[in-house]
This record gives sequence, structure tokens and C-alpha cells, in this order.
Amino acid sequence: MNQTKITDNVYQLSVNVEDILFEGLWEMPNGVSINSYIIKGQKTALIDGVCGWDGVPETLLALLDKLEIDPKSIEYLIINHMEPDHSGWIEAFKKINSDFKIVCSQKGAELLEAFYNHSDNVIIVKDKDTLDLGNGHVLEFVEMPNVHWPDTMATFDTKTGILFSCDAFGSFGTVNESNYDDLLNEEEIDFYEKEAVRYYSNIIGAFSLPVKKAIEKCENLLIKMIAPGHGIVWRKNPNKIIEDYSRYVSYQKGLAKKEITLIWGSMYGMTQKAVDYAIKELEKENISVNVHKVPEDSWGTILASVWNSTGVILAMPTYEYKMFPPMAAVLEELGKKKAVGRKAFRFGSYGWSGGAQKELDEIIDKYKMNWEFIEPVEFKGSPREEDLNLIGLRIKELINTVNNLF
Ligand SMILES: Cc1cc2nc3c(=O)[nH]c(=O)nc-3n(C[C@H](O)[C@H](O)[C@H](O)COP(=O)(O)O)c2cc1C
Repeated sequence: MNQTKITDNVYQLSVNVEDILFEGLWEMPNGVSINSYIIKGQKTALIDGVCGWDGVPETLLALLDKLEIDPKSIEYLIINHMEPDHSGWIEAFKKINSDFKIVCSQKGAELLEAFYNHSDNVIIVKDKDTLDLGNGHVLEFVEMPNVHWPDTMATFDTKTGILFSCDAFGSFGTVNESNYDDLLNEEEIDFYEKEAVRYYSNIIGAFSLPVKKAIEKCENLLIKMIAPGHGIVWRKNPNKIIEDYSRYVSYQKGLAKKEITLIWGSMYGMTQKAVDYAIKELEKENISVNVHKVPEDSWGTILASVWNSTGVILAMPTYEYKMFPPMAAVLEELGKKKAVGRKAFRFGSYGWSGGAQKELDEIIDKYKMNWEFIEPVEFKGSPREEDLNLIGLRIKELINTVNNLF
């Protein structure tokens, strides 16, 4: 937990969360920060709260205490979106301060009532509405519907040029007091870039069209800093994270980095023999490769790699007339996140009549993934030398296809 000063009268209160699955589902090897912000004009506003997980509301209150901010002096709670990772502490806050107003979008107000049975003193704001906190801190609201939740909005402080962007422009990765791009070295910025891809592909990716619209809206604001709900604050170069997010939006459609992700699974090592050969062949080529085994590697990790990759190789056997189940689960998830337009190749072992390929085709069709596959290589039992040679040739074909796009 930490509290830092972004600029005069504007503070960040940050709580790190580790050892949980985000949304009960997504592995976070490097944790996540949940960021709240305080703006002190003549009146004080708190933007986005924290989750209600054990100990976290108390942590936020302790941070306020360190800043010598009496929770009772907080006049406005601005809820950029109602997802419980940012609003779960409202009930704890109500016990301390009974006299505050909640500022949120119309949809946010509906969710507030549904989740917390709270409808008193709610100020509903729309795009371009403003709230004057005094001392020049006039806040403008920017609706960003469906940048994750339907009620999402951002809050822009016209005095400081800070965009409090909610889930947009966020990343995984815990933070410390050096939670600012101007205080981080290149390696650390690179770390948060990787965490941003993981966060984007796992949490926001399915909403890439609304993110694109939100980015277009940002062009009309004189943004000097970006302070998201998760991850670091972009104080020196906010354009970097805007540009990164624009790239992630475009990666959804298929033309991503010159990279290949190989996802594989094997019960008795038959497919694995071909995978070992494929990896050796890939290593000879001048292209970056991510290798993930199912079910061992988590969906979130695989999604992040595929999001970045223009090429995908799938290697799995037939299992009960269908695909090896953990591979099907990963593909279904890729389909739901609309990771479309990849260049792809599949190989794998079968025992008698096969069936994996049929299910693969069905999933690709079902989610309109539009992956362009090179002819697959299937082999009965253990791969023979001719199977391996063919796999090697097809991999070269895939790499050529990917390379020709750059
Ligand atoms: C539980 C189980 C179900 C299987 N179902 C099929 C099947 O429906 N059709 C088929 O052709 N082979 C089937 N096989 C055979 C495997 O596809 C075959 O053993 C293959 O070589 C396994 O490759 P792996 O060692 O890479 O897992 C099945 C094997 C197991 C263990």
C-alpha cells in the first residue's frame, strides 16, 4: 500500500493485491494495484475506491489517515465504474461518513442500486458535464461505455490535465512509491508494458471497439497525465500508453507483432515428439516464439502471447473424438475475446479415426475467428521422419506468410 502525490492537491492511494485470481479467473504472476485518487479543491473528491476484499477497505482508510485526510471531509465519491474491484468498499465507507455524494453515470447509478442498494445522494453525470471542486479543479466527465463495464466513464481534471481513466490504460503488476513513468527506468517501463498486454488481453480485449472509441474521445482533451485504475501513472509521457492501447486494439484483428505462439498439449508424449522437433525448427528462424503447454500454462498467459502474435501453432492429439480438452478450452476463450485473423498451423497425433481437427474447425467457425490455416499434419501414434519433415516445411510456410506481412 502506498500514497503518493501526483501533483499539487492531487494524490494517489494504491493498494497492491497478490495471490488471488483477478475476476476469480485470471492468474496474476505479478499482482495488481488498485488505485484510488484524491483531488483537494475547496471540496474534496475521491475518484474510484478499492475492492471490498478482506483488509483492503481498512488499508484505504489508513492511507487517507497518512495523508491527514479525514474521511468525513470527502464530499464526493466519483465512481468511474461500478465493478466491485473499485466500489466494494462503499459499504465500509458509509459507516464512517454518512454525508457524501456519489457521482456516476446513469448506468452506474442503476448498478449502484443493484449491487449495494444505494440510491441516496447520487449525482448522475453525462458526457462533458462538469463538477467544480473549487480552486480551479473543474472536473469534466467523459463517458466511455463498455470499456469493460457498460457504465464506465473517465474523469478529467481541467486544471491539472489529468485523465483518471478507470480501466482504460491500466495494467497488471503491483506498484510502489515510484509508481510514475518519470521515476521508472526503461526496463521497468518494459515490465509494465508486458503487464499491460496481459491486462488488456485478459480483461479489456473483448471490448476493443469501445476502447478504440474511447481513445478517439481522448484526442479532444488536453491530456497531460493519465492516472488509471490499475498500474502506473503516466506523468511524463501519457501518449505512450495511449499509443500502446491503440496497438492492442489493432492486434485483436490479427496483424500483431512478428511473433509466433506455439500452444501444445499431449497425453502420452506422441504429439510432444513433434513439438520438440517444431521448437528446434522454430529456433533456427529469425522470429520470436512463445511456447505454452496446456493445461499447465494459464489461459491468461496464453491469451497475452496470442494477442501479441500474428502467427499461432496448435499441437494436440485427438481425445474422445474431439480435441484434447484443455486446448479446446483455450481456443474457446480466444474466440470469446475475438482474437481473430491469425495465421495458423495445426499438427497432432491420433490413435484410430482422429476428430481433433473437426472440433477445431467448429470452434473457429463458431466464433468467426477467421484464422487462416496452413494444411494440418496429423499422424497415427508416433510421428515418423516424413511427418516431422512435413511439419518442418509447414512451419517454414507459416513463417514466410507472417514475414510477408511486415
Ligand atoms: C482418453 C483417450 C481418448 C482417445 N480418443 C481418441 C479418439 O477419439 N480418436 C482417436 O483417433 N484417438 C483417440 N485416442 C488416441 C490418442 O489420440 C493417441 O494415443 C495419441 O497418440 C495421443 O497423443 P499424445 O501422446 O500426444 O497425447 C485417445 C486416447 C486416450 C488416452
